[in-house]
Amino acid sequence: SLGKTHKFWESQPVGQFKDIGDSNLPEGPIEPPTLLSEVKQEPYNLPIQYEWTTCDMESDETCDEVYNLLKNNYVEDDENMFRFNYSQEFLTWALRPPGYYRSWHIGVRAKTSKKLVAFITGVPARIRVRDEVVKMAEINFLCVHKRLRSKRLAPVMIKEVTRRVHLENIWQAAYTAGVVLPTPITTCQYWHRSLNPKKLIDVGFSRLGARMTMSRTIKLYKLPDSPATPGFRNMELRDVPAVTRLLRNYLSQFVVAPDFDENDVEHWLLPTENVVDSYLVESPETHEITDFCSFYTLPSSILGNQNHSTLKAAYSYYNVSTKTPLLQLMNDALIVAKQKDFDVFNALDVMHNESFLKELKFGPGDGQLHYYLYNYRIRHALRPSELGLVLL
Ligand SMILES: CCCCCCCCCCCCCC(=O)CSCCNC(=O)CCNC(=O)[C@H](O)C(C)(C)COP(=O)(O)OP(=O)(O)OC[C@H]1O[C@@H](n2cnc3c(N)ncnc32)[C@H](O)[C@@H]1OP(=O)(O)O
Ligand SMILES: CN(C)Cc1n[nH]c2ccc(-c3ccc(F)cc3OCCn3ccnc3)cc12
Repeated sequence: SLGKTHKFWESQPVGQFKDIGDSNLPEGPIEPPTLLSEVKQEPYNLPIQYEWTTCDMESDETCDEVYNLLKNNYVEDDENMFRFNYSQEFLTWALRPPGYYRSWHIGVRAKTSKKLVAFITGVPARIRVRDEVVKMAEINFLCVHKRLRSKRLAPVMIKEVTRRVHLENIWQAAYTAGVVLPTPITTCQYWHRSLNPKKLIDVGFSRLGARMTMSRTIKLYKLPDSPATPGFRNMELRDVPAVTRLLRNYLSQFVVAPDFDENDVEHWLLPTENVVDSYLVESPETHEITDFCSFYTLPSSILGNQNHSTLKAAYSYYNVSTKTPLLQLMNDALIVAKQKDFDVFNALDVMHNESFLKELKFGPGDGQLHYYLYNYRIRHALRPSELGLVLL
């Protein structure tokens, strides 16, 4: 990325590699907002054989088209052994938070076949950067069909979603990627905790440790049948106010974090079958809600394995510990994830996750996840532990 030229990204209001270390540049928006009348009114030009389409995720048919495009063409690991397989219910949850804009669910179709060949999305979010709460778009699910790669379609998709976000008078965005682009605000490592070591070894996700037998490995990762913490239970609708208070207070310590209100908490953190699980600790004595943990469901297709087609993965989401030690809380999360038949529990080294990863037998993943802000400069790159934001 240092020697590389970025013809598109060098034209964008993002931190540029050449500016790293220039502490004269102020923190905050890079470009001022423009007048809405000055925002380009018509969509960007696509190659002649393609057309824009707005994807109504409430339509089963459209949701199914998006699901299949991503299932066959979305993110793979570095060894092309796994590909994310976001479920349809996950996609409708991820794309329809409070205040969402259907116009930000952008597809590209081939004019003749009407086949969906590309996709990009935005959802509105209030993101706090230090003491500024900024209205942003969270950009995600950028996908170009494998047969249409390296034709500079991605920059057109990005410019179009930018244009549609501008039309709603929003001038900043947040996004993550496994690739290095100008310029990460932080770079996180991801870690994996085996729950079903036999399957993980069978499919090549993990390897048997040196001087380890399979039965010894199964024993190493064995977990109790039920959580250890008294008062550990599923989150319910009635808990939204207390969880919102708990989470807002906890996230206030991080440099970048979502500014969740009760509506956001109800959408993003209330348990939704096969999508997101959330638990809290209600003190048996005082009935106070003292701790919270959550994880989302994101399976990966296993590419080219005879015996297994899907890896069932849980991803650590937002966790708050005020009374129960985080180590114990997260061990209870592992226990309930194992009970729900997940094969692996994944976590980034963001927030306070570093404090439990090794002790709970997480192993380091083989890649990194870079965090980015669009049109907002952060003077110095953050440590992952200063980041309180998890993007799906
Ligand atoms: C104020 C509102 C602002 C809203 C907008 C904010 C910004 C939002 C930004 C988007 C955030 C998305 C977040 C997100 O969804 C989570 S990251 C996951 C992205 N998706 C995948 O990896 C799926 C599999 N790959 C593909 O579908 C294609 O390879 C994609 C579509 C990735 C690139 O298609 P392609 O056929 O392989 O490539 P060309 O069309 O020829 O284009 C090459 C140019 O694209 C740049 N590129 C490559 N990967 C990128 C990535 N992941 N982000 C940003 N840029 C990326 C690349 O650096 C180069 O530019 P450069 O020459 O300057 O280096
Ligand atoms: C965040 N969200 C934007 C999706 C996304 N895009 N690009 C990515 C690159 C890495 C991770 C990631 C994040 C946390 C984690 F524990 C493992 C990960 O990837 C493992 C490698 N892999 C890829 C597909 N199947 C397995 C997510 C993403």
